[in-house]
Amino acid sequence: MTDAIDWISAAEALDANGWAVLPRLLDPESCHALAALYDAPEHFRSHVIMARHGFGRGEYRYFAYPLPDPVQALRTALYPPLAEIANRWHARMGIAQRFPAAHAEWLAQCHAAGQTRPTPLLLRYGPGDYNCLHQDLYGAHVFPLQVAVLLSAPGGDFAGGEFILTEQRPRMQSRAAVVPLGRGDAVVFAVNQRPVRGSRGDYRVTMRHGVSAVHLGRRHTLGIIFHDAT
Ligand SMILES: O=C(O)CCC(=O)C(=O)O
Ligand SMILES: [Fe+2]
Repeated sequence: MTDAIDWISAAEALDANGWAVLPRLLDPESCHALAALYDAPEHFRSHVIMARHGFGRGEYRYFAYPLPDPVQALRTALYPPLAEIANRWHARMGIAQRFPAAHAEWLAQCHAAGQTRPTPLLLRYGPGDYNCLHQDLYGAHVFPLQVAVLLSAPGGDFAGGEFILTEQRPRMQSRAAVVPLGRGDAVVFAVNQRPVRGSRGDYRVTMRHGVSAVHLGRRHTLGIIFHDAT
């Protein structure tokens, strides 16, 4: 699942753009099995109807602990290489905090600070549904990178519904990127701020992510956030 990831390219793309695609992280069968969990409420701790909160249109469910095997395995295996990148980013942004090498250790820090509720989630969008630009901050403890895996096939299962990132630069207008994803592809991206190299050293830009309107069909995503929630 994660053994074949080209972390050198991913780190380069993350440093250059604040996001990277991990192609074919999950095979179609795993995508199908994960999306099907959406209808098994015993796996989840809460259910959010996005329109009720002004978050967009569509719905999502936060997994309960213990996480289903593939979600737990991905969260644990993706964390260590991302923690190395996160630590470099913090150094470049002049932030003192560093992340431990193992996810369990980072979660223990979240839990000790009262952030104990699991944040991995499944999202479901139908025609007309979309996800407003947002940041997944759930408390003071924030791991600066997160992952979203597209579980549905663009063109086959759905049309529209593109993953969007915006970058707010100091004293400049924001720029947007559309991330090209196929079924099973993951995008790694900055939760909040990332460093950008300028002529006078690094500065920080602020990222937000969202999803444009789905036109047809049904789109499922798995979101993996590495900090827990208050
Ligand atoms: O559905 C998507 O592609 C975006 C999901 C999302 O906001 C997240 O994983 O944090
Ligand atoms: Fe999100």
